[in-house]
Amino acid sequence: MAVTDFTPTYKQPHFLPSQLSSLSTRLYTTRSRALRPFPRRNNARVCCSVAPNQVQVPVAPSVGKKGECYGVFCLTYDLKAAEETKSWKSLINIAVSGAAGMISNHLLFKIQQWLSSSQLASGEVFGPDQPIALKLLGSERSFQALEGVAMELEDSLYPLLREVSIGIDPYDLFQDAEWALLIGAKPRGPGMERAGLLDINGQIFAEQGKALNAVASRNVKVIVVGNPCNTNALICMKNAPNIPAKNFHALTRLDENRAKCQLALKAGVFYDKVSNMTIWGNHSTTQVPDFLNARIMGLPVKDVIKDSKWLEKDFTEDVQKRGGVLIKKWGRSSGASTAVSIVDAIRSLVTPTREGDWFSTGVYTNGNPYGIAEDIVFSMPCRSKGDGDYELVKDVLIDDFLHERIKKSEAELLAEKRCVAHLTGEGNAYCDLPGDTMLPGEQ
Ligand SMILES: NC(=O)c1ccc[n+]([C@@H]2O[C@H](COP(=O)([O-])OP(=O)(O)OC[C@H]3O[C@@H](n4cnc5c(N)ncnc54)[C@H](O)[C@@H]3O)[C@@H](O)[C@H]2O)c1
Repeated sequence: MAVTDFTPTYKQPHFLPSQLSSLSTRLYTTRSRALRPFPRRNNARVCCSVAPNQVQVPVAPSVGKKGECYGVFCLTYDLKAAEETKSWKSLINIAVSGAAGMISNHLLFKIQQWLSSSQLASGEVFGPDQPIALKLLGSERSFQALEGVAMELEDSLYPLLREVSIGIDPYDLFQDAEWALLIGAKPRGPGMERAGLLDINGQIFAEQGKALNAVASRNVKVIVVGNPCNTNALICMKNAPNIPAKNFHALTRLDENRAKCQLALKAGVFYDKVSNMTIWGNHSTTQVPDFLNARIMGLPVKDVIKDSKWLEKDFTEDVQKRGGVLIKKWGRSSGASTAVSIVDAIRSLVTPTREGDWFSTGVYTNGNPYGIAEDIVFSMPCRSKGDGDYELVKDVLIDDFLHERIKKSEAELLAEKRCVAHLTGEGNAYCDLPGDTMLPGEQ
């Protein structure tokens, strides 16, 4: 049958597929009151809703700003008969904020490539029958650029990407999200105090926390990237009381990757020989790259790099300030490596951590075994069974040097927390930030 025998059917906005476990002729309810068949796998064709031989040319719907499906992703797919009995996994809804920004511009394409390549390689991670929906949240100013992003996704023909919605309302875009990658934030403008940045971005994350609380999956995993990401993650979490606090992460994986690279360089080995790398604390220049517990070729770092002065000073500062140096060279901040580190962070949660190893992520401190103040989001060493959850690593060493550094980062985060009390429901804010530390990446 010729392709032109079929007319594409555009889905309504807010289409809410919940399961794709059996591709029979199931119907799904949408919030926009229509019943529609779920978009289905079809090698080349879209669903037949008009009489055969009636030729209609698909016309992309005009796109509003309320989280609507975009272009080719609005098509309703049909199955070839042979595929009707095939079993599929549930569609995964991935919400991405700041989707028209630089990091997202790398990330959105990396996620698809990662899914495709991992299925080719081993069928691991989400697997070969795992359809993906992307819900792209932008700001009013970036909406047109968001359409451009959606167009590029269309043109990339990713086989597992089944839905793309774009919009500017988190209550629409976070609907049923199982992953929320919160990247969008305002940059720190010239002359802006760190307290000002905390407030302006904190408001964004308070609103997005409320939206997640109202409409996302109850088990959504949230990775906060937008800076200051630890405190933004805390604000987001406090505004989403119905979602487990454990599900909120602040991205410190880029810092971990940077630290591994510096140790590898110094030791003269490839970076895959570096393991057990912890970044403790805040994603700021008070962060603590831990060379006490890290390993190179399975050995303690200090057995391989016998230069304590380098470890304590150069290594630590190089990692802390890597982002700023990169801006000076590149003229912009680290979009690509941040995107890679976001994929690394997701992968660490959905694949079992290698025996004896761990990864760093900023998580809620309640119940931590290291004596770190409770009720903040602090980067710590974690392991995962690959189920999206994690546990804190207990058997780590903490010496005086490490303890002192950890306390400095802790003090900074406690001060940031006081500074955003009005956004976490803890009364009046009081800002006494200990010095104006830079975020990695700021000049
Ligand atoms: N945690 C980390 O390791 C790490 C690393 C690098 C950058 N960052 C941070 O990530 C953030 C984004 O960086 P980028 O380079 O992509 O910036 P960018 O300026 O290129 O993109 C940010 C995008 O977010 C959008 N945005 C602003 N407010 C929004 C809102 N309320 N809702 C949705 N979207 C909104 C903007 O319109 C813009 O398109 C920054 O805060 C940056 O400091 C974090």
